[in-house]
Amino acid sequence: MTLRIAVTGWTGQVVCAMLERVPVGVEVIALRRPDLDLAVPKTVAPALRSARPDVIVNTAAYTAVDQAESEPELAMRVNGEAAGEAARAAAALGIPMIQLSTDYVFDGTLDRPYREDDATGPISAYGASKLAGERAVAAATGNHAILRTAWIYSPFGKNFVKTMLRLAETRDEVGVVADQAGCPTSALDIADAIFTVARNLTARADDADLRGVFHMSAAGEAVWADVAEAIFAERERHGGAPVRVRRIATADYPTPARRPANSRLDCSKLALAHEVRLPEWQSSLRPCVARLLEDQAKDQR
Ligand SMILES: NC(=O)C1=CN([C@@H]2O[C@H](COP(=O)(O)OP(=O)(O)OC[C@H]3O[C@@H](n4cnc5c(N)ncnc54)[C@H](OP(=O)(O)O)[C@@H]3O)[C@@H](O)[C@H]2O)C=CC1
Ligand SMILES: Cc1cn([C@H]2C[C@H](O)[C@@H](COP(=O)(O)OP(=O)(O)O[C@H]3O[C@@H](C)C(=O)[C@@H](O)[C@H]3O)O2)c(=O)[nH]c1=O
Repeated sequence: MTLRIAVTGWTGQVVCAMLERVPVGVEVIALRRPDLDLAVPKTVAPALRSARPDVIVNTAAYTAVDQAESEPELAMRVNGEAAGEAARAAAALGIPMIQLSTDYVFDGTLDRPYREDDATGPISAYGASKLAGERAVAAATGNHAILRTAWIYSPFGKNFVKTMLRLAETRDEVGVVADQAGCPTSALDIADAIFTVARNLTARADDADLRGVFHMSAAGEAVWADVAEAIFAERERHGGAPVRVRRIATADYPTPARRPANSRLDCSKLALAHEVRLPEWQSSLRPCVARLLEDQAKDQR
């Protein structure tokens, strides 16, 4: 029987990756504005119901981290309140809900990778709104998996990899922070993992170990400057001119929102419960850079 997954979002990285990776036996129904507008939470339940889903995946979010500092109410409505609406719709339909969340729910002061039960303490409006979303989902239904991931990149939407490739077009040196640690995670790997989690949740409806909060980032760790270096190295391998990374401190790259110094996530709970382990970050980053460069070359032809 086909598993119908209703996903919020349309041009987002994770939703595009899910649409590209749909496995056999799964149908993905992507919902977008104006039918489903997270800024208008009363649109959420009717749009989700009309998709007649077996699972709901809430990937859509207000993700402009810096802009959220000047629009905290909108971020809270989209990421907090509307996530709760989606979870209430899942509860009413008697189906599982998968909620995407973020490393930015932590303050980043811990000196080891964060585990699921470590204290949260967001230091940005975006992080606070995503934490509100987690809480709203958990309050609405026990039948949920909240997947906290980090530093998403992909061939789609906006992300750090695309930004670095764009800067490389006009610069031979880029200053990148070297004191924020985490792990760049491919949206395509996330999509594959979501399908596994969705199948597990529907197949084992009474298994409490599959439910709750899970950390889900790529294996390994890096600082943003390492990621930039890996991107430029791959670009050079494809014939691009060398670009040097100047390793700078966060204080030298002022932004409206504060970001955690430590975004590393311990993903062992997900491996144990769902048998999901994401690949090493370098092995997924390389093909993504190559694909973006090919796309760039096609556009220039
Ligand atoms: N990007 C990252 O680095 C990280 C993201 N996350 C979380 O993972 C999830 C997926 O992120 P990602 O794919 O990168 O997100 P993107 O920023 O790529 O996409 C956001 C999506 O949200 C949709 N959206 C925004 N506002 C609304 C709204 N009011 N109503 C309906 N849809 C809306 C957009 O819709 P449209 O297509 O119509 O524009 C888009 O599809 C999010 O929940 C995010 O918080 C977690 C960790 C890291
Ligand atoms: C463009 C640029 C960024 N940076 C720094 C700023 C910041 O600390 C870091 C990453 O910048 P970005 O603005 O791409 O990343 P940011 O928007 O903070 O990314 C976050 O998005 C949300 C949605 C999440 O949930 C997080 O997991 C995380 O991925 O790199 C530089 O040091 N030099 C540069 O040239």
